[in-house]
Amino acid sequence: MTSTSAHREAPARPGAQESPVSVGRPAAARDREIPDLVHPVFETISLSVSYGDYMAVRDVDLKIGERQITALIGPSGCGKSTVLRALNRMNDLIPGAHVHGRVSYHGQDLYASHIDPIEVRRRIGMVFQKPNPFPKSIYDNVAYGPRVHGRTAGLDETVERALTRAALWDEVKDKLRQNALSLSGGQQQRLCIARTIAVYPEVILMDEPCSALDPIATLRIEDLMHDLAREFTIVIVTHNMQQAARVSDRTAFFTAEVDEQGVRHGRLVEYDRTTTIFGKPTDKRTEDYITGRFG
Ligand SMILES: Nc1ncnc2c1ncn2[C@@H]1O[C@H](COP(=O)(O)OP(=O)(O)OP(=O)(O)O)[C@@H](O)[C@H]1O
Repeated sequence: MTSTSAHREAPARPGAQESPVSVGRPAAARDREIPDLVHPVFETISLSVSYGDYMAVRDVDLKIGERQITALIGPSGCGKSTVLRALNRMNDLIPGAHVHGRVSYHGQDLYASHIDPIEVRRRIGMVFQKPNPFPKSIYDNVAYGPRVHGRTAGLDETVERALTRAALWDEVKDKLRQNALSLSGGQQQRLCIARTIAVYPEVILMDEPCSALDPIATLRIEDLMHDLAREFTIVIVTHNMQQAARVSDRTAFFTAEVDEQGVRHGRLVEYDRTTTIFGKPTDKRTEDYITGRFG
């Protein structure tokens, strides 16, 4: 745990269950009401993803709730990013990648032949590990998506709204024509979030969005995630268990299992409310992982 994350730990509440690991979360997140998954945004049924002959992840059944933050955690190579990319058809862009089973989005098969993957990626945006602004102005970065989609009416308002939602407007409003690469790493990542928001997505997928950032910039992104979850469904891949515990409502723990041929395949081990996964997991493998005995 970083010193900053320790700094943010909420004081223990009387009667609160002791977690096997110290996983402080802001009180607001702890107290958040987490509705049941009656009408999930995503439902994967027996989702498996292969790269050529290699089955990277197998038989994942997962429901993701609307306007909830869902964290995917687990040791390196267990298929977290692969599953994340299956949720907006990003794996389509990887030669040899193949998705098996079903991924439904609001009950609709995301991989049906009539579904346009470009529209899928507009509605289900993605933020990557390394901030990747275009070498263009701050304004043009945010305006890029709306322009591509032909939504140029009210562009200034769209850019301002997206930068405001990404908690960056006050820092950049006087230098919108400046090159985005002049921003700090944390600002660049918030700009990438603004770029994603600018095309009015419903879901934001985040693949280790803070791993290239310092602790202060990380906390800003985590706070931002809490704000964004009022409006968007968020799925985050993170290596940082304290981060998963701080930001997410539900957590899916994956691991890699070795088959008879000695090949490793990712599997979903346990999925539940984050407080349960970190406080009272049912599977020994989850407990071993979150207590640091494995992985
Ligand atoms: N483009 C690809 N081509 C071939 N194999 C891949 C590709 N991407 C991932 N893999 C393999 O699929 C498996 C799962 O990878 P993935 O990146 O999804 O795991 P992860 O849990 O996100 O790992 P990490 O935490 O290290 O990022 C790994 O064995 C990886 O080597």
